[in-house]
Amino acid sequence: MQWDIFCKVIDNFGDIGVCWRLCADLANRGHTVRLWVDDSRALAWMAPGAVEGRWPNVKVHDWAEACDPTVLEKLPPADVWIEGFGCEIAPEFIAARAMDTGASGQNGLKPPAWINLEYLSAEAYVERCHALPSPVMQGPAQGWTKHFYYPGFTARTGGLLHEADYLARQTAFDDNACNAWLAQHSIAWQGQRLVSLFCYEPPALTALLQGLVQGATPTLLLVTPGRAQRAVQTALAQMDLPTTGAGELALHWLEPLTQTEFDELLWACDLNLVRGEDSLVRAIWAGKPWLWQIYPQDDGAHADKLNALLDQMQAPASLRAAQLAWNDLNGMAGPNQPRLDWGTLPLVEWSAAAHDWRHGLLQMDDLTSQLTNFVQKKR
Ligand SMILES: Cc1cn([C@H]2C[C@H](O)[C@@H](COP(=O)(O)OP(=O)(O)O[C@H]3O[C@@H](C)[C@H](O)[C@@H](O)[C@H]3O)O2)c(=O)[nH]c1=O
Repeated sequence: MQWDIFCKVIDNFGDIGVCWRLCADLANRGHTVRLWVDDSRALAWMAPGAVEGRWPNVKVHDWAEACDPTVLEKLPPADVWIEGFGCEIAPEFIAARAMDTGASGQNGLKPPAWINLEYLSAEAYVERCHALPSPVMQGPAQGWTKHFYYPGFTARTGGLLHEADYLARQTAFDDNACNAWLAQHSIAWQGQRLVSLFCYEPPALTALLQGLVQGATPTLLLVTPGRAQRAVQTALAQMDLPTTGAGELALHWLEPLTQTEFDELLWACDLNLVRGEDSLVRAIWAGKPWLWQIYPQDDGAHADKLNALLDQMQAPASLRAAQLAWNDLNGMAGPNQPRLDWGTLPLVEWSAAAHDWRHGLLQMDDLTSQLTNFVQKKR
């Protein structure tokens, strides 16, 4: 099928990260994809060559081109439109297709299957709202129907992105491949515990670093560029510690990784500290213990979202306590929560929990397969 995927980059890398991952996965499965995006800068490191057209079956377009009739008239019509995260397709784009399709498709061309791809959540509303129709009430596409598509963690949701070749790649990443990967990224590993850090500015960061410095397990912390590196530098400055080789803690400042390399980072580490939604899913698939910094929302809605995830996962009490502390939600921990010691993290228990949940989630069909079946039924 031919797909048009629309993405507006609001903040951070999650919007483009998920949209690109879907594009690449569809393209690998033999579909043809156009990605319309208003800010493609992150693709330069996430998916080198994407913007230049070096990925088979995917073409990246500037959002403005979707409003340009001279561009649109040359393009074959798509079978599917995906609006990423509530971004609205340009009216010019809709009008051009409505003109080609004609009222009720009398020109022999059907309207596209039109999908609003939503944010990931484990909250109960996701099962209620997944796949609901939303009739288009006005404009040139009046009478067409959009459908909400919610990724999720249960069989009554749209599932999680999980590439067809993921498990094979992960299995091939054995100790030798891991050592080679660390060397290739100039990471001076001396057998320490490896922890990755991709975060915003978690208030508990200082406590974590202090715990790692004082804890009994030597740790090499691999810090992703941008906000995570700045947050660590700020925390270290406040702790008055040297930026490298502090006690049992060593630091490595990572360069931006491609999405493929980001998976490899997560496979290489013994604990992954991730943020946002796409890296959460990648940490889940990596099957290593993880802590998630949820994107904080002004109205506090992220607390319910985090708790729903922990409930869904059946997180053990120690993991729940750490997750609440990492997200500055200690107030929700209740009186009987175990005391958290960042120096002695119970990674064996967290590893078992991560493994069990991953195993269960792998029984579900992946998002791309489910979405493809869904749109085929809607056309
Ligand atoms: C650090 C790093 C990340 N990545 C990728 C992994 C992901 O695809 C992407 C990061 O996206 P996320 O994990 O979702 O985290 P994020 O914090 O960047 O994005 C967030 O932005 C908010 C505005 C949204 O509301 C959140 O839901 C979330 O999507 O970057 C790399 O490819 N290489 C890297 O080196």
